[in-house]
Amino acid sequence: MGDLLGVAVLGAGHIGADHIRRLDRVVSGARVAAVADPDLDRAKMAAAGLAGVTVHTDPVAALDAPGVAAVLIASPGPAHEEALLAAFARRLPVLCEKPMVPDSTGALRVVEAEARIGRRLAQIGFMRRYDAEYRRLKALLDGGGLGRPLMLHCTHRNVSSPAGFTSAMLVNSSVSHEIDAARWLLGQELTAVTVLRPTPSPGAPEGLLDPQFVLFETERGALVDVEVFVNCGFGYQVRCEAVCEAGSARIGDEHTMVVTTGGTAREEVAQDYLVRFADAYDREVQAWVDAARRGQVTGPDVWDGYAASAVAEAGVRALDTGRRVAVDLAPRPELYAVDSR
Ligand SMILES: NC(=O)C1=CN([C@@H]2O[C@H](COP(=O)(O)OP(=O)(O)OC[C@H]3O[C@@H](n4cnc5c(N)ncnc54)[C@H](O)[C@@H]3O)[C@@H](O)[C@H]2O)C=CC1
Ligand SMILES: O=C1[C@@H](O)[C@H](O)[C@@H](O)[C@H](O)[C@H]1O
Repeated sequence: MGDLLGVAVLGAGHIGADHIRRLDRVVSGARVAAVADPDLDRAKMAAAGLAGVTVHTDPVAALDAPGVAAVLIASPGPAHEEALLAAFARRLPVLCEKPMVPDSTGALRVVEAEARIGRRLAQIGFMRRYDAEYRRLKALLDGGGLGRPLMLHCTHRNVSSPAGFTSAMLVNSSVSHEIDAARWLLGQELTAVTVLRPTPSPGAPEGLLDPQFVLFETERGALVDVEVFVNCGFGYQVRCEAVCEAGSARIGDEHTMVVTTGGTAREEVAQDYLVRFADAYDREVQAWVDAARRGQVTGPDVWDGYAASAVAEAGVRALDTGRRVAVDLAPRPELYAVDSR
């Protein structure tokens, strides 16, 4: 056990429990050393059967538990800033789920805190960068064979949204993935957002503006559109088509099994992200563990987390006002001059 990276997992809900299973059974080089959740029963349930793990209701206490050398934050977004700053104070490497910090002012405080330390401690959980299809698309665009990307057309559909999901969360939780993916794929910042609101689907909870159509502009004149529909009822579908000067490339269609029987062929559609992006989460967490054991941090950085929050915040204002809203980014600290994109 001594050589394994001891991880404190903060938040034992939907994705936290899945990451605990992943650290225990899929990823090599790590073990779960502590689990924290204000809901003690949930923490205990997620830690059941694991050896040498302590359970806590106080997330900060978990950081000081025996054997903890790294932190995986899987609590709700508003709790991330406190957890990140506590991990930074202890110089612990962190993998923090998206959104890094939902409000851009808090996100900037995290950037400033890490920049003051002068080295990277946090990787942000934008797992699409670890998905095989997204990586192929990125390699194709970087190769330049299709020319300059002009547009990205994106689809992001969930079967249903969890209780308490708000209209703003379609932008700052769900579309935060497309915001990061677009910045990464295009190598450009997003500069303005417009959000259109079609008549809500009868399948959406009362009052939820679902679906939405989000349009981003980029610093070098590309456009990115996203249909986000979190109560579509029929499947988890994430697609992205890049339209370039000399061709187009689309991902997200074939991540499925085709069953042929009785004269018809039927395609199975993933029902949630834990299935669709299972491999990406595995690669993301393995990369984090491997880097932490080498004393490094790689992958999406806190600047990416901040930029996503600033763009999403502009998006929420665009949703509320019906207007185009420009994105206002703070100056990028020297530590993030080497672009993680
Ligand atoms: N990368 C991805 O695809 C996904 C990312 N997420 C992100 O992961 C985070 C958690 O989401 P879910 O697991 O879906 O939520 P959830 O609501 O299922 O679980 C959150 C858990 O955190 C606990 N909690 C609340 N405050 C806490 C605190 N201060 N410290 C520790 N635990 C606390 C809650 O009691 C609950 O058990 C969110 O930021 C969400 O956006 C969630 C799903 C997928
Ligand atoms: O991060 C995620 C959730 O929090 C979000 O609510 C879903 O819309 C995304 O598909 C999923 O990847």
